[in-house]
Amino acid sequence: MPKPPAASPSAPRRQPDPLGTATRRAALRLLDAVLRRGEPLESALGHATRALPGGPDRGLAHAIAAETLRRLPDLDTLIDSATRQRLPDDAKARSALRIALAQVLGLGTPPHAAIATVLPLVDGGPRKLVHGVFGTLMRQGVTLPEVARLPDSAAARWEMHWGMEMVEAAEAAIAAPPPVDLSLRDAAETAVWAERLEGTSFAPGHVRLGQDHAPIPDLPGFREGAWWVQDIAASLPARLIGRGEGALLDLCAAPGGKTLQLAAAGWRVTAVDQSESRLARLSENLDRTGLSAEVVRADLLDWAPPAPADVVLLDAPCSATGIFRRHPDVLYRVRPAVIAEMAELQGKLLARAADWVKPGGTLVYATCSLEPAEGERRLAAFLDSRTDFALVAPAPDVLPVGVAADPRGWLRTGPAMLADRGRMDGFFIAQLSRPLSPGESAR
Ligand SMILES: C[S@@+](CC[C@H](N)C(=O)[O-])C[C@H]1O[C@@H](n2cnc3c(N)ncnc32)[C@H](O)[C@@H]1O
Repeated sequence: MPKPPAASPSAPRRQPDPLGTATRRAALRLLDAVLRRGEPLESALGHATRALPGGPDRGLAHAIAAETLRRLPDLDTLIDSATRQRLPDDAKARSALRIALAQVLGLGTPPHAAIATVLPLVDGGPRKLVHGVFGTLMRQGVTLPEVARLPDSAAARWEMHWGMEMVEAAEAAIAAPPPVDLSLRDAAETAVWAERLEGTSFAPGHVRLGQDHAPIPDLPGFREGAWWVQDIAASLPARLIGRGEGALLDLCAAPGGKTLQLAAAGWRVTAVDQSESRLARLSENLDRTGLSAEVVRADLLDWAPPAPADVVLLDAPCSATGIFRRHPDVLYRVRPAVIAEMAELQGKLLARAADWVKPGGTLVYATCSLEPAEGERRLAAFLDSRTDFALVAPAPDVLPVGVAADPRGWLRTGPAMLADRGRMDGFFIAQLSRPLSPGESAR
């Protein structure tokens, strides 16, 4: 049997990768999943970070990938300013530089730590180039612009739908980490919690935390379930519904922010969703807050309730472009085909949900999308097909200060709202009544 060649004493021994390299490798995998395969960042997490030992490393890989996506066009401008020949968009050297720069310029990682943990990702490849470009930019003392750039496709689409003002608001919104909003179990205690949590309130039952708050589980009130995290825009569908004691179907309910609000407002809630993992979070949220709801796991395309309800809320699955500040991957992976596919699903779900509203009852349709196809146009198509429903404009006193309904009767929120107080997510919300026809009774 031939002997294996003896190791040459002069051959360089491979140094072990610096601590933290595996986390950067996972961040690179996450970027690749979003940019090349069009996967949602959250769904890619499990697979991309499975080799990491624990929560903090996974959290860091997620934070690096999210920060890179948040500022991608600006990071690319910096990289292009320091390379003689433009690196292809999918070059590994570009990805490694994006990750290194996002850490230094966005997350405050020391430059030596950022580059040392990123260079092994291009071992056997353009290591020198990555090192050189990074060094040049660090010597120049580059920073990220105060107003971020959006990727061209999202900017062009939103300019076409909403105008340049909205694009500028979105650019300002994504430049800063979004604030954290809380919804309170007991709206009567708003002032107490705003003071204890050192936050500000824009509406009863709402507190916006300041920038430098402690980790969420360490804040007063978390353990005893006095509040849950929910952007103020996401709290609006339940605010429109208000208090009540009847039967309410919360469709597409998980992880349950709206279920909690509605249960706290007195409704007998049945929360339906098809996702087991998201329903597990909903049940945990109910346990933590001591609120109750019937939880049903089902595909709404083939499930039906045993009886119609007084109120039906459909918080439909959507492109999620309205929550681009928290999920910047949507800016890259949501294309017209995705929007069209979601709009078709929303049409089917809405048609079914409408049939489950009692005569005299209420239907609320919501999406966290900034695409008219999933909001205004979906509503118009519904009203064309269902003349037994009528749009009900929100009463101004249920809306937070600074949030106004569209004069046509629906609610359209976005990054331009609350501009001087941290802004808000993009939602479309329509409240519809199903009036009683002559001879029909509400029971
Ligand atoms: C916008 S999220 C809901 C957020 C939730 N209402 C809240 O406030 O926390 C949309 C939900 O729709 C669910 N979903 C999507 N398609 C569904 C279907 N065919 N049947 C049931 N649930 C579905 C998803 O699992 C997801 O949890």
